[in-house]
Amino acid sequence: MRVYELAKKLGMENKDLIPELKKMGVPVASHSSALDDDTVQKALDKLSQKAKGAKASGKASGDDVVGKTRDTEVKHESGHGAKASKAAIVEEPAKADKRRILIKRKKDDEPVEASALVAPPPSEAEPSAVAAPPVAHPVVSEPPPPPPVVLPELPEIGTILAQPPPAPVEKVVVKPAAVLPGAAPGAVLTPEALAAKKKSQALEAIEAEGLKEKLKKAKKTGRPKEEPDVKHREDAARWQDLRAIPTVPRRDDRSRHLHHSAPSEITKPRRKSVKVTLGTTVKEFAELIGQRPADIVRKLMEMGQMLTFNQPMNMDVASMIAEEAGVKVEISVEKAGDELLEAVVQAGEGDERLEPRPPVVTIMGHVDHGKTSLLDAIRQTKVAEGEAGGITQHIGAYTVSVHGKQVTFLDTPGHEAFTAMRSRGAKVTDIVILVVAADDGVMPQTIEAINHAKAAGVPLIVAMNKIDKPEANPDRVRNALSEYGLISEAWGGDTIMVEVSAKQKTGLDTLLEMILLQSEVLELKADPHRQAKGTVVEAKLERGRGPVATVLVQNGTLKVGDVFVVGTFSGRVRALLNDRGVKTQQATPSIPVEVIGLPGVPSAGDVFQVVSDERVAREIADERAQKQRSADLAGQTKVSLDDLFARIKEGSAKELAIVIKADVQGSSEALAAAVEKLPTPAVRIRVIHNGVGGITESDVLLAAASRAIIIGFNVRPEPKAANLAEQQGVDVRLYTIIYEALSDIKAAMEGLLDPTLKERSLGRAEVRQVFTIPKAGVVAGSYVVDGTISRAAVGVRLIRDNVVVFEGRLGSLRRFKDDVREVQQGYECGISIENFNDIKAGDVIEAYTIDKIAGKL
Ligand SMILES: Nc1nc2c(ncn2[C@@H]2O[C@H](COP(=O)(O)OP(=O)(O)OP(=O)(O)O)[C@@H](O)[C@H]2O)c(=O)[nH]1
Repeated sequence: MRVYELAKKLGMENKDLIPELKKMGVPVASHSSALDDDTVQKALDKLSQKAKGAKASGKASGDDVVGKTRDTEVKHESGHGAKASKAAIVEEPAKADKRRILIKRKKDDEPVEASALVAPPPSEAEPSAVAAPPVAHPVVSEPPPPPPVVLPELPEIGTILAQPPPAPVEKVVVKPAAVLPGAAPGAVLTPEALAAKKKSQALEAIEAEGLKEKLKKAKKTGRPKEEPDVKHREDAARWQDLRAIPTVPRRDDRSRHLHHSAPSEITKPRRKSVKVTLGTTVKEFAELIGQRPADIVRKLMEMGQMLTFNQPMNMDVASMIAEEAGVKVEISVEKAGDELLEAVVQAGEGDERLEPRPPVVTIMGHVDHGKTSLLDAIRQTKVAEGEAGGITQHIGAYTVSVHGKQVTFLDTPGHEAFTAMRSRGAKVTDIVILVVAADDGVMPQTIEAINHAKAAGVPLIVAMNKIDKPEANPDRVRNALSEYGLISEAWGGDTIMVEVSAKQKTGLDTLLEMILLQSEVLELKADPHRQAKGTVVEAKLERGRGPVATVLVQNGTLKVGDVFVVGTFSGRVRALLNDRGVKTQQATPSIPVEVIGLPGVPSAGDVFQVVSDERVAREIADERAQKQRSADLAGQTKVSLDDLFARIKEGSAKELAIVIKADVQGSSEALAAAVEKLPTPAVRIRVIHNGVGGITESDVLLAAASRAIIIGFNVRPEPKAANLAEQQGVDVRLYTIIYEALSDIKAAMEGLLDPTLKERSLGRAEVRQVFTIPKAGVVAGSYVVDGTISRAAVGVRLIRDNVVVFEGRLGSLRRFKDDVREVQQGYECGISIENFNDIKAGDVIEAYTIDKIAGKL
């Protein structure tokens, strides 16, 4: 047993007990010195006698139910003259409350001891506590305390002060639900009682605050300095326990207080142990351990740390300060990685001072419609204009100046790059320029681009390119675009359409002016005064320079020397180069810069965030790396028909986004229309894209970015797309009957989707040559490109240009002249399909099986 435990048992203060023990010849150094059983027994015999002798009165009612331990405690109460007088001003009901608090705390602290004690029947409840009118005293206005049951130790103020560990004051409030049967009628919280309770709480805080200050002063003068550890613990305990002591004796005083004093700054109660998360700010930390933020700042200063209220605490320092205050700190990893980043960033943010920023533009359009030519034309005319040496450096984005205003172009044309970025959560583009060749018109990728831009909610400006060509027909383009909801301003719509020629460099100024006009409408703003946040638009490993990343600053100002986190890396900016390869000291919002000083190559779309603390940056990056390793990242965005119902129920799914791909236009449109018409009260169905042909990587990216599922009708995913879907957790559903697709969606919404049967592809073979063999029919000389082609396959399908041409059973499978059971990837074989001869070189034969999956309970 330790000295402080014995002191507790005896109801004495450590400082009183230690000399007593020394007198008995027991060598004790501090309150935490260990005592053997003999000594404990001796001390108990001697000192409890002494305590008994010294104390005869002042015991609280309800003693009859209290055991020996409490006896000693109670008797000890009045053993301290000064403290006894203090106790005298405490009204009886208040005592009851305090006792209740202490009981509960005891329970929390020492569950074993507490549980060993027997609760008396409710009728034995302490009369004073029961009889107390609910509004007579603030504390009594709370639900009535349980009878004075578990009272192993009931120290009076003096004893309380010596309690080493602080008590969780708020925790001890007994909720109405906990009221024991037979408790006082005042237990029911009437509105008045409730008001009184509130008052009492505020008052308690005020009183505790006042007392705390007094105690602090007293402590400064009266305390010997040689026991810092004990002192801190006792102080903490004192502060805390005083909060629990109702010291307002008279109603009048109380109301005066309430009218004139504001509640204390301390909003949260002290607890024995607190959970501190990485990134917890000074203010939050102060609240957690129940101290004033200013006091924490002062302590930090003493420790050589200059922090403001909103800056994150260093965890080691936090532990030290908390320990001083007698609070144990548990460093929680709850806020880690991105949550921590968010907390740190938020903590560092002051008032927003928004200023206009340049627009960021991405160019999209069908193949060969002139995206690259347009980007080059703008760069050449605008960037090269004022530059003697022309463009010296090519980075993933560039900025041009138009009438003194800047426009930033991302140098990765095409909607795939755009959506790939978006699927990583990066929203970089403000305006999309849709390039449509005026001679060619609206093409499949034009439509894809429109849908990708729409899904991202980014406004479009149409650049009708190749206007110089004699066969150019802009009206035809306008007409075609109007079918997709893009109606030209000239025709009364709201889509800006500009005729340009990238080749002859005409119309470029108008296009740029329109971009500026659109950006004005969008009121693009950012705050250049804060720590920078941007997105990586391109990253590579360069010989001699190491990893370099083109970062588009989106908010704040990025400066040389800044500490950052990007993807799974953290570091410090060693140098910044602008889009012309010139060294620069800083980059403001919407300005792309090349960053040097990265420890590795991040991915395009990664967020680049500046943080103030290098250690926090490292922690965040490490956490992310770990997360990535455990592949959590992929699972996060997953949306599937299987768990749709569960999501609807938990309220996280309000909308089901669908990408439809079909073998023919008619089917894709029919399916889209039918799906959108499904009666679905719980969620809204939105077809974000429907098109013709196999499922491509672009489709999967779009689905991943929009948390959509993909429905393929008579089509298959390209192998790369299938892998990507697997990686990204995109649910790809393949059907050959429209009705089945519809009924699956319906069933999924009602939670009735049968998840027991699932198709699994076994392998794919590419048809290299086709032979017609008498009797055997058509045999496809094939090469297995992935997986295995096996006789065990339930079925095979013939795919031509990612469209399912035929579905049936495997006829024969041979290597050379022998029938074989299976052929693995990388081998050639001869395959025939039952009842099907229309096989052509270039076709793909896919073998699949159906897995039975155990139904979820
Ligand atoms: N006559 C004429 N030809 C143009 C114009 N713009 C581009 N072209 C031509 O169109 C072809 C395709 O241009 P690109 O800029 O490569 O088109 P893209 O959209 O970037 O093509 P991908 O990168 O393959 O998607 C090139 O041969 C260009 O010379 C134009 O305004 N007028």
